[in-house]
Amino acid sequence: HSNREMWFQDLFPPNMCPINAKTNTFYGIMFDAGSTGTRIHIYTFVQKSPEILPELEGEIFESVKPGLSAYADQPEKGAESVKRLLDMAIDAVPPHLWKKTPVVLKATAGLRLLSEEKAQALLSEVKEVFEESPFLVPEDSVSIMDGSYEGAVLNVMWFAGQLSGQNQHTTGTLDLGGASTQITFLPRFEETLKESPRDFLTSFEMFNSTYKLYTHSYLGFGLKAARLATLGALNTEVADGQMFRSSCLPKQLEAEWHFGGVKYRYGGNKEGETGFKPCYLEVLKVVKGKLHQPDEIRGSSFYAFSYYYDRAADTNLIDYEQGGVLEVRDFERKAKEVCDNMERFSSASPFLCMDLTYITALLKEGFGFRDNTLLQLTKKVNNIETSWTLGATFHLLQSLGITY
Ligand SMILES: O=c1ccn([C@@H]2O[C@H](COP(=O)(O)OP(=O)(O)O)[C@@H](O)[C@H]2O)c(=O)[nH]1
Ligand SMILES: [Ca+2]
Repeated sequence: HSNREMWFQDLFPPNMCPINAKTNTFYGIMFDAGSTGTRIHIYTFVQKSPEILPELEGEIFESVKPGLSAYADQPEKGAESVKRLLDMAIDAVPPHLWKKTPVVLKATAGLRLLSEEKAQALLSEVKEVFEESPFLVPEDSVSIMDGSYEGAVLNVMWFAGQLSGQNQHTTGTLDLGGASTQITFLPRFEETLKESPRDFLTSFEMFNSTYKLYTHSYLGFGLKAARLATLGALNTEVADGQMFRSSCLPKQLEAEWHFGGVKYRYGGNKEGETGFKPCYLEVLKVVKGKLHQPDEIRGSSFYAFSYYYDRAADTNLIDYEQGGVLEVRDFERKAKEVCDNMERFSSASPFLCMDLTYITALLKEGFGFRDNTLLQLTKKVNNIETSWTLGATFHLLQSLGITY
């Protein structure tokens, strides 16, 4: 049996299991419409009796690239990519449960960056696909997720893992997506609650408890949005054939890149400087003074997900399967190594130097972490793939009364 179900069991010890209780099996379908891809999670839960919480029994996962926002001008094609994924659920969920299985899509930063009109066109095409499916389509089944919800769910997932005996010292989570980045933690000091902007604090109900969280999503500070910002191409009208250059890219490079339905031409500083120092100065302009720095996190340690994990694994700072623990300065060391030997690393993404330098600047100058702040890079907490989608699905099933 998978260890996955242990997650809920650890939290809520099974008690008083009625002898004749009927086991209730149910499904939830959650789409994560991220800025770089769309993913379907088909979760199976089993609930043995009304007194105990449902256990996660299994998950089917599939993903497609690019994300919905790449179809800004062809919403039907965007919806088609969702339909292809939804067809998997037809095979995965037993027909007699179709009508009881909710399907929901939550879009993150990519759609937040589009115009209201284009985003709505995409969402309504997707909604049509859902309505033509045999599944339960709740109200608000297709929406743009509130950034603070995204951070909160992810943190509560971690918190659930911590309660059952893991790493007691890690207080929060950092997520670095393509278009936005989130920081979330449980404040320990009254100071933090007093000094934080109001909309950075939220109470979050889950598992019948209320958690007070510090959480914020910075739109435009995801790794890919930061590339554009560094190049000076974010939120600007791109003229035909316009070239964006950076000291963070290999000198001779000239290439094209598509993001959010727009084509960008970019390249290295042919004549000018390249390397870590000039690159750091460029990247610094993107982050310096732009983020709120709560004092208490300077010495804390954080779980870090998504592109923090990917770039650390790409450069062998951590094992790709196992993850690992790093200090902030490890990212800086690696950034220097890559940026000051750009030709040697040219086989990997041409953005490797820029990405590592951005991560370094975001952590140090953005959030104000110390050189020795610990980051726990991980994909799984208590053997559960950490994604906001599981917490959100669980929440959904409870609110629909599908659990007992
Ligand atoms: O199921 C998933 C979905 C996303 N990611 C991470 O999130 C990054 C991309 O972020 P996303 O497209 O979700 O951008 P966002 O909309 O969150 O800014 C990927 O490269 C992964 O590192 C992941 O690890 N697992
Ligand atoms: Ca994401």
